[in-house]
Amino acid sequence: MEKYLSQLNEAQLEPTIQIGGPMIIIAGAGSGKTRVLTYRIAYLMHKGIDPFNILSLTFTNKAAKEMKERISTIVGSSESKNLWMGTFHSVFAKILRIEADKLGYPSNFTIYDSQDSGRLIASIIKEMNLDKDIYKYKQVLGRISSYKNSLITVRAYFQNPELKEADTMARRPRMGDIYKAYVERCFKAGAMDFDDLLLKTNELLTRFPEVLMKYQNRFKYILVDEYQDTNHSQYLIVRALSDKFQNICVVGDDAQSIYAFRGANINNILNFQKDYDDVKVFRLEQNYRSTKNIVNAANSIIDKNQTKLDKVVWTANDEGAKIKVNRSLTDGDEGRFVASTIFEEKMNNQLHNSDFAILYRTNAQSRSIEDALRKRDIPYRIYGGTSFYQRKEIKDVISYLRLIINPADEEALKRVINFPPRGIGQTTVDKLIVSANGYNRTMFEVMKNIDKTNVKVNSGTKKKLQDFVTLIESFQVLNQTADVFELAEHVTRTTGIIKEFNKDGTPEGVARMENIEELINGMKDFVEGQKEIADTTGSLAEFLEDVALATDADADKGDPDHVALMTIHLAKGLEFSNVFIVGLEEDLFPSAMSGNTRAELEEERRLFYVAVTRAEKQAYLTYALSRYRWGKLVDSEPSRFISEIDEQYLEITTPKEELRFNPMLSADIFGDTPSATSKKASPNKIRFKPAKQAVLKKDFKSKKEPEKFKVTTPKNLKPVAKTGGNTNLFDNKLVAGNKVKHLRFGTGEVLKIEGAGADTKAEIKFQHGGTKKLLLRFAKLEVIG
Ligand SMILES: Nc1ncnc2c1ncn2[C@@H]1O[C@H](COP(=O)(O)OP(=O)(O)OP(=O)(O)O)[C@@H](O)[C@H]1O
Ligand SMILES: [Mg+2]
Repeated sequence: MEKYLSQLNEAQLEPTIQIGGPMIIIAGAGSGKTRVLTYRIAYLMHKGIDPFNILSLTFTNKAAKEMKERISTIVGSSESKNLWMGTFHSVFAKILRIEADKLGYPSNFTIYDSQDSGRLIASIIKEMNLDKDIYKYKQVLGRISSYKNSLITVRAYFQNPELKEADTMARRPRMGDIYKAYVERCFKAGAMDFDDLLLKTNELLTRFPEVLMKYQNRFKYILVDEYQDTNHSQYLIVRALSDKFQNICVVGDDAQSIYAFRGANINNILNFQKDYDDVKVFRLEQNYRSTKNIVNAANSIIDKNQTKLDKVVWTANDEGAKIKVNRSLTDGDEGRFVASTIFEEKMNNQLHNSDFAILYRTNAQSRSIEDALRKRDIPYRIYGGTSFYQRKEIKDVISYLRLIINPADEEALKRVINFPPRGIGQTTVDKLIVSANGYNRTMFEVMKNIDKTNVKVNSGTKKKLQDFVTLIESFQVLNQTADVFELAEHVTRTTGIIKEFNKDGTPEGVARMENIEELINGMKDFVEGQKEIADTTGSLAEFLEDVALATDADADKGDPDHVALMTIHLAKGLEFSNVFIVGLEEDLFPSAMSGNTRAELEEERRLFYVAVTRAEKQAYLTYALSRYRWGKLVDSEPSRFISEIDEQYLEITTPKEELRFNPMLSADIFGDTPSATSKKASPNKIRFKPAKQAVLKKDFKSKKEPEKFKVTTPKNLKPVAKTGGNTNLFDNKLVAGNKVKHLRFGTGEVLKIEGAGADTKAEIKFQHGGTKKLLLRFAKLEVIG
């Protein structure tokens, strides 16, 4: 037996060496699914299967790269270069370039990122004279994206009156027209957006049977990681390509399906056995990643979900440390706790920065963490967020490069036609757009043939337009001989971009210059790297493709010893020794957006499961009692997810009763009665103070007085709340006799005020809920009289 196979356990070995036929591996986090895929590819190659015939689809390009590297250490790099590996988008972009002419596209089509798509849609909304407050371009884009992912083309849209009706009900009767204009404009610009890469692949495979056959024969073996997060469009592609040989191996974990909001369909994994004949199902149960504590805690989380496949996950690893739960007063304190813990852990246990990851629900949460890390001089990197390639100066440079390859690219053209400023105003640009639409030509063509068109501009402007055309054409000539690095250097110099950012000498200008420098250095690396891993030349076209499809988790530059910051969504599939999961607060995680259905709450819970299972040795859960959100300090409740974890796996440094999740206090999301809820959700499992349990149970029965259900948070711990634009109660402006409104207790009258400063308390008689003494610093009070 090959030596590398001994690095698998028996359950893993079986699917690894199962060569033909459809198979699915459903298994929990950290059980070696990705490892099996990797080793399986190596094994197939050892068995003489040509790497040209193997297609492997991963969640990020980084994952594909790591797999490829691992495989090349087993089978040798010259062979592994020929594997087709990458994300759905990157693999099918390649195929679309080869087959572009069939769909009427040039093979050098541009890939519009969501910023380009958004700008184009905003422009169309404006050109159509629609109200931009009703037709919000982001929402319109989201809608178009969901049509595309459900394979609803423009024609299908207009054939289906229900769609039009739905959009009319949503006060956007012109949706279909925008969709149509958007598709036409992309087509004319030789551009595909992200969703097109899947939609057009589907179109290619359905409309051209000979093309389908070609790729069916080519990809005799197909492997898909993270199959639980495929959307309908991706599902159909995999289905079509694997139909002939049915050598398809998918791996996934239904408990980690977290992309429903982007159209991922968990049924793809649940129905796999129905889609193919004689499907072999494999399960892996042993987790190699995490300690017993983490594995068990994670199991206790996912246990709360009703919709799930039954799975066992256990580990032979050490018991490990308990999960630490930490409460902070503010998000700033939370950041400081994280930073100082990292600092101390590094000192005490000789750890590296790269042993730590900080995961959050939303990108906006990174700010307070970053501040704290900077103060401690802890190097960190943010994955995702505004990615490097989305920065203004980088997009400007890239737009020039895109124009060289595809002068029809309207969004790139609009971006740089007057940047750096060359005296071509918006009015001129608008005239070019109108004319281009009228002639059904590209803006570049109109500029090039300006004398033959109806565009009325003065001779000075005309010259400027012609100079711009000449500039781009001169770059095109250079592109025939120079590599991407040389070309970019030339472009940034001759266009004056460098000078433009340099001229004000502001720190911001300098930072932009440095970014451009980093971009150009990155090109040098790209040219070298491309030769090593992929046997290609590192042309401009290849570079642009890489940039367009860089997924947020791919960025991996600079000093590798850094703390990683990212959203939980991005962390899927990754692992870190120590993981902080921050912002565990109601309405943040679970997100406020998930409050409507059980399905949405269950998706949040899966997300929490993903987060916890990233940790190998130590997990931290942190929450703050108040947090700046949308520029306002709002108070927050600990997330129900904390109290859902079995207490024996936690080390809580917090007043435990604070952690109880009381569904009566949150919106009753399922319309369940309290007693019904208590059967399955947390109230019944209030574990932290058994003594109080009896009381609580009783309270839950008395539905009529929900106020009493409040498990009062220790008063001195409730956060500062400034609800309702309240006057600052620290100033003690409240006096006896004031009428106040409390978010939970309703209206009441202040009986007396005692104490001073931060310790000021008010005794308030509430209409319902009796008399209470509240620390003003933390009470949610609004003065109403
Ligand atoms: N048989 C094994 N022996 C030793 N280590 C293993 C074994 N199987 C897997 N591992 C290690 O366990 C960790 C988790 O494996 P892997 O990432 O493949 O799991 P996964 O099921 O893909 O997890 P996820 O669901 O999070 O994507 C990795 O570090 C991997 O190298
Ligand atoms: Mg994996």
